[in-house]
Amino acid sequence: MRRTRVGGYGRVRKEKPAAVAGGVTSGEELQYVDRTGSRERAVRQIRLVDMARRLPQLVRRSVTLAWRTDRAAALGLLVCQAASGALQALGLLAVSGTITALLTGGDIYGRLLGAWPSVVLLAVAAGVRAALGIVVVWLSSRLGPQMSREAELRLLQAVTEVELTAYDAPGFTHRKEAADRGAEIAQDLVGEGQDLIASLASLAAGAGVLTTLHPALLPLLALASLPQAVAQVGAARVRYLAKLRAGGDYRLLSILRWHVCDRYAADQVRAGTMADFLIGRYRQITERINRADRRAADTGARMSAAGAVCGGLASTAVWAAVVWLLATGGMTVGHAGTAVFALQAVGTALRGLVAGGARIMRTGLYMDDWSEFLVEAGGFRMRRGDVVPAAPQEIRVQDLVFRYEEAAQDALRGVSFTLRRGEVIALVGYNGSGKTTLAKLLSGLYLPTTGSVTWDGVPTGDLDPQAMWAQVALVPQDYARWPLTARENITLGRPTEGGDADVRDACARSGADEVIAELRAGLDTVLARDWLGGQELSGGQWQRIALTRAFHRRAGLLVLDEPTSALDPLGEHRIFAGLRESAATRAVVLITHRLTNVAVADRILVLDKGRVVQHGTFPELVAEPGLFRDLWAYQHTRETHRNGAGGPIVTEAVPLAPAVPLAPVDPADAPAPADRLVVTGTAALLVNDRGQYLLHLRDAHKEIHDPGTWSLPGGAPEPGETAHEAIARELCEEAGLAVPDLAPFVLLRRSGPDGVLRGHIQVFLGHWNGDAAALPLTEGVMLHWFDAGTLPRLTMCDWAAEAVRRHQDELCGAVEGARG
Ligand SMILES: Nc1ncnc2c1ncn2[C@@H]1O[C@H](COP(=O)(O)OP(=O)(O)OP(=O)(O)O)[C@@H](O)[C@H]1O
Repeated sequence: MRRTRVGGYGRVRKEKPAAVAGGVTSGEELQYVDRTGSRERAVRQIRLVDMARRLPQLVRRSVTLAWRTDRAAALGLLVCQAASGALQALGLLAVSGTITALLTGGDIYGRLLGAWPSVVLLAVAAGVRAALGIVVVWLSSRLGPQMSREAELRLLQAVTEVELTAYDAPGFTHRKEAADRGAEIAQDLVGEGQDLIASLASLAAGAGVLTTLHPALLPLLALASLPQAVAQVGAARVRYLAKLRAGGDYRLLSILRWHVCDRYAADQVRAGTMADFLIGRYRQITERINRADRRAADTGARMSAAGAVCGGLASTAVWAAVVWLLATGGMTVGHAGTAVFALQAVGTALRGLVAGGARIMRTGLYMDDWSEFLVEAGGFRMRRGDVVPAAPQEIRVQDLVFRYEEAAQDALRGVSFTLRRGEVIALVGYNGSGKTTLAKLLSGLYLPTTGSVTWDGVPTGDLDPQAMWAQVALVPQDYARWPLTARENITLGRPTEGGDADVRDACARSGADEVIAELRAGLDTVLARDWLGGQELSGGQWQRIALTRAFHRRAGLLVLDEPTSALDPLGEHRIFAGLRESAATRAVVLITHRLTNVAVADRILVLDKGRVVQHGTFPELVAEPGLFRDLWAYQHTRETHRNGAGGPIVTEAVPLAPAVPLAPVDPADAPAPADRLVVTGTAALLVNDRGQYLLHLRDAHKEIHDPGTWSLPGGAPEPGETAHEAIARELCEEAGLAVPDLAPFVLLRRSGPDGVLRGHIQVFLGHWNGDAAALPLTEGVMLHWFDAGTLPRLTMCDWAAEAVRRHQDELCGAVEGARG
């Protein structure tokens, strides 16, 4: 039978197809795998002898935790218990005195007279014990829950101190959950400890009285209680083991419950008609648990019954001994009467001791899980250095190898490169090629298996982790949606000196300012569901908040893992347009599958199966045969691929005739006849005195629209308008740009790799010296002037690059001849 691991928590076990709801069959069954060995340990530990040995330790632990949580309550409880025990002993002695006085010689008046001090003592002891009982309940109900909360807090602290790799390790989650259970039931220790102390006090009192009556009675009684003790411990052990075994199934149930009930999957459960199927799975697991519970209950009951029968027989023997002593004159009638009470008290105390012992033992096993977790943090406590880094000038990766826990192969192999402050580096590659893993190693979230990642020469493992992460601004693929206010969601509990001004500045850079503006209480709004008293955001709005966090943080390393996956084209444009500005004071790592966006990077590393297979600038990689060009071609020739012809679109520039009529043709009609002018887009290229460019696009058919970069579709032409007139009007109306010298410039003929004509883009050229950055952002306007020198970095369409290149060539006079 072959076994395959699934996720971090379960396995798929290959089994005979099992019937599930709706007549569907499945050949695999989810099974939780416990690799911690806690079951075996438990089996070894819950025995009577171990229990007796461990009881003092457990009581001590209970007292210590109580002491740490609430000293006054703990002290009060101890005093009350001690007083209660003493009073119980006193009460028993008073009973003994009363019975002896009543049964021994004299007239009834004399006997009553002799008995009254004991009766008064008995009444006072009982009354004070009852009062103490009330105080004990009050203090216990105050202390117990506090102890659990304290245990939980210590557990939370420990969890934040584990290495991130712990979450990939089988067994860690199990240990954490066992510890969680330990923290939860820590409060039981109070009640159980109380019961144990009370039983011990009763036992001591009764034993004292019994020993004075006859020395043989106490050992006899202890012997008689032994079978029940063994049975009780056995039953507790069976129940604990059953719970432990079912622990994995309970976890599976909670995972399934979450999938069935949580809002995130509610639409898919319905649209996918999955309800019956999922509930069928749930039923399968509950049946497994029920079977195990029934087995445990049956075994426990059998053990208890056997214990009760043996205990009954042994008690009969004890009573027979009392009768025999009475009959043979070994004991007076008065003593025999006292013995009846004492025997009952001691018997109850012994049974209480064993039952309480078994309970505290079981709780102790859970608490062991908790305290072991605290000591070892599930085996993954961070043990790093204490060097406090500044914002890194240079991050160097040398022969880096990284393998996930228990993975069959390395996620990264032989990776070496250097990232410097002020640089943007992009990681590109297929899914699973190692990009995210590499980013986590650069940020010190993971440590190398072999090789090194150093920040200014210091290995990440030698850096103080908290100080290092204070220098990391991370936007992961799945960012957290904290149920906190918008402000806290951005500052993450670390406001800067600039306060809200810094928050608003970061919002403006990410586009979250628009999100905040629509919130009912601005930055003070809680971002959570309605029922949590908050206001919910859309996926893209949340992503803007996640980006704002990174921009707000004064960190030396900015890691953006698919940062704009949920953003609209305008939002995406803003992020990438501002990225270089962010990089001025930081090192930036960008991961994205949208290759148009990686042109903004200084260098691109192309990963494949954990190795860097190519690196270079965007133009270098587009020009060189290899994985990057393949990926680029896939992304940019989807249309052509659909038509069965792969390869990039080829753009050629020819001078544009002055009065080309605007004759847009639906690209769906393409390929067009070679003799027909298929105009799929119009653009205005503006140049200023510093030789910088600004683009305005019209693109009714989205043929030249480049989502995610900086072009947007333009409007429809007015009837009878020429292309020239239409774009001049739009420049004026939409962007407020009056460009009197706007003139036809080039016609870009675009054809597929098969040579088939796909359309033309007409580009008009004009001069304008205003401040484009101050313009209102309108659809179709590129706000930033860009230098021809930075062209390769811009995430522009190939046609736009071609138009600028053409203008550059013209300036140099390189195309003089061709124009002639
Ligand atoms: N927590 C994990 N435990 C074990 N293996 C993992 C874990 N996370 C990732 N891997 C494996 O490591 C390899 C690299 O994964 P990584 O997430 O770095 O890829 P990626 O390039 O970022 O992928 P994507 O483009 O899909 O985000 C993959 O083979 C993946 O299966």
